[in-house]
Amino acid sequence: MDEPKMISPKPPRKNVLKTISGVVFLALGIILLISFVSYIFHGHNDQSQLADFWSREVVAENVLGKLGAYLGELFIYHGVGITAVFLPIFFILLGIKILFKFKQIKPFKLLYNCLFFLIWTPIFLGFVSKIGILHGVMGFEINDYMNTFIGKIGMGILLGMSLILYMVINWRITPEKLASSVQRKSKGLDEDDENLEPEIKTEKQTEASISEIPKPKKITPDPIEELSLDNLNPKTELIITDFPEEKKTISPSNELIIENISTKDEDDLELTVEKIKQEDTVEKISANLVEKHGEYDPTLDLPGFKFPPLDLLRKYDSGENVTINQQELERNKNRIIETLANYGIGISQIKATIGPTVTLYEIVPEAGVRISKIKNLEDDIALSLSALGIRIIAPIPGKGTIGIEVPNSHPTMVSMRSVIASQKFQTAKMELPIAFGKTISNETFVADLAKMPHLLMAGATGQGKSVGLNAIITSLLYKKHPSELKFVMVDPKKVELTLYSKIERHYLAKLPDSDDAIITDNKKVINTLNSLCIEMDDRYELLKNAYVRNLKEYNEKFKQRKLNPENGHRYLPYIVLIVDEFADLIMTAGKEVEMPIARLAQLARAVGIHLIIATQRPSVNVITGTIKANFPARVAFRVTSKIDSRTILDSSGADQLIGKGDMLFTTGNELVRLQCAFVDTPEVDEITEYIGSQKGYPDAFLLPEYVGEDGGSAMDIDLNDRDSLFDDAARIVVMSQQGSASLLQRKLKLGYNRAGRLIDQLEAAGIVGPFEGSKARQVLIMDDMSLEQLLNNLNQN
Ligand SMILES: Nc1ncnc2c1ncn2[C@@H]1O[C@H](COP(=O)(O)OP(=O)(O)OP(=O)(O)O)[C@@H](O)[C@H]1O
Repeated sequence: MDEPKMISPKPPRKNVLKTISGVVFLALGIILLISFVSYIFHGHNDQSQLADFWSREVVAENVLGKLGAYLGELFIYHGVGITAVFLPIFFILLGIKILFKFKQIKPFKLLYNCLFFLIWTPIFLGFVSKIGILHGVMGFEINDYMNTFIGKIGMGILLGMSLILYMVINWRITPEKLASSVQRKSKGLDEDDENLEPEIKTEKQTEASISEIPKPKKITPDPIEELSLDNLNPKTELIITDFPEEKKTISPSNELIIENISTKDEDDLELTVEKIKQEDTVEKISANLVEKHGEYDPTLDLPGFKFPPLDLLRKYDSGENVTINQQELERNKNRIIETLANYGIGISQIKATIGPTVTLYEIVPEAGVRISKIKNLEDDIALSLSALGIRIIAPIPGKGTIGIEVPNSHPTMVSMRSVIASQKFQTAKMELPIAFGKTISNETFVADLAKMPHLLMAGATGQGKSVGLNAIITSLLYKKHPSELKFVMVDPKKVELTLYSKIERHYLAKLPDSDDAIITDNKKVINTLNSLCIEMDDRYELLKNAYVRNLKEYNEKFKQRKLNPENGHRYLPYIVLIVDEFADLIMTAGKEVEMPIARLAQLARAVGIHLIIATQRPSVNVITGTIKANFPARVAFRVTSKIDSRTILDSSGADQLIGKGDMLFTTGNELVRLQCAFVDTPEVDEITEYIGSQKGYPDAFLLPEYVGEDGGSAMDIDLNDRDSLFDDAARIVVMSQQGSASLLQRKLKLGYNRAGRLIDQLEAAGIVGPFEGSKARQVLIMDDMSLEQLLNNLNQN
């Protein structure tokens, strides 16, 4: 079919006629409207002039002169009163409709409504008033006539009833209509559709081709707009010929021609369904799972677990609040001013901030004083104040003042209870919040271990290291559920961390073959560190497969059930490695320890493994360059020499601390002086007892097995005591030519340990090669035949 023929442009003459009629209606409407409105105001005066209508001397006040006055008189006074304005309104709307193809204007509906009100309104106005201009002669006469027959009340009833009837007819308020009104409304139907229906049927019945359609005009844009397939008889077969898109659009000059519509819905429906199925991706499945089971909650492993209550921590009556000793303040202030004055340094301002252990005197020197001069006077000021542990901060970063920290003669104890109870700690939105203690301005200091990401702690013996470690562990125990956090504790001193063995089944991680979770044997430390490296590599593999960059995102995804546990995915708890007395380790194990520590420090941050390393001797052969470079966060308790202070902090200051938990903390930028919170051994004992007495996991969190170079070799394995899955594992390994434990884990749905044991047995049987670090082992059997032969031999033995 020739497409251009489908769209039949209207003859131009017809268009011109249409335009003319539109203009005429519009003009007529405007003339009548102006005449009527003007008549309402001037009609009274103009009435007398109309007698001499043709006389040129006679002038009417109506805006449209005598014609306007006449029209007003005719339609309003002798006609229907002010209701006559409906007439020009009708003409104007009709004109607009014809000229501008206004879809909203429906001429028949408009005419019908206008006619009703042109009759009803004057009668009603005649009924309620006696003002001639309101109801006109018609309104008055009809009222008068009817009154004689049915009386005033009857007239009222008649008017009311006719209005109700109008509404009923207009809005189709019939019982059936009422019942289906909601449905009909939603389909957007109205009465015009009914006019349309027979026309469509006509088209259908003729089944004429486009070119043969005699009256394409019949289907105008208006009804088509309202055409809904629901409205069509289901049996009606209509086919819309496939017009090019732009020709299908309805424009004033083009008509849409419907040839036939075929409702081949079934095919379309199938296609749609398939599309939905395609979208049934991980997102959808996980959403369904979350809807069904809720988000994965790791804490449900131990649903009844209760965090230790605050009461387990001691209250120290002596010094919860910082006491201000006015005399001491005055004395120190005067001595500072005097000492500086002796060296010709004037002070323009001095301010004191009282902390738990030290008071910070902030001074603003007079103009022209060199800062280095004050810095050099450190010892002199200390001498004149006869106090140890004076530290001069010149200048205080970001403040433009010089700080002199002077120890208080009666320091205040910062209890663990006070920092744990603080609002700052309780509301901390951190992954691994640590309440270290209080700052110089007596504020609780909370830092996030996850952000540090590893911490190096140093301090001479007896200065508060162990208390500091306990404070860190306590903070984490008060905030993290056992399912979210695991500690690997290394304690060469054998006594410091033993208290925590009570929480082994809750918070501790250990090697599968070890009895104690707290590692005291240096040999085992090496294995544990290497095992942590394997755990780190495994975690990176999991993160890679889950397309996430860090542990937080991974766990988030796992909670939303977007990661399938059958593919080896699991909720990953944070792992905090704590090494008390690192110097001892380095002395005995040296490089063997340094390498995995450095590797973990460099890489483990993203996979949620964090290191806290404490040492008494912060000498350069203990804290080597590699270690230092990877531990940006440092805590220094009092050390004995400036050199040690420089080793740990890269600046002096730690040598001027006063001990007993007085510490400096840095994350690479500025130093913060803190008083470490004090938590005593009995308190730790109570906390671990409280946790330990609750239901825990069956065992400690098991780290991946690590077989050291000289550890259990493949030769130690007894091949007569093979795993029941040995044959299957061998076939998988040979088939995929890949000797990795994680492959067996996935394929055979095993835990890491069993998969690791299987790999060792495969190595002993000569199926895979030896361990090659993080690389998969080499597979020594190339084909199934050789493998089956080997398995047969093994089974016969
Ligand atoms: N934050 C603190 N507040 C008050 N006193 C403290 C604080 N920290 C430590 N002390 C005091 O210092 C003593 C020694 O502390 P701690 O055992 O922590 O030292 P250390 O550095 O671990 O010593 P070592 O290395 O010999 O084990 C504690 O018994 C306690 O009396």
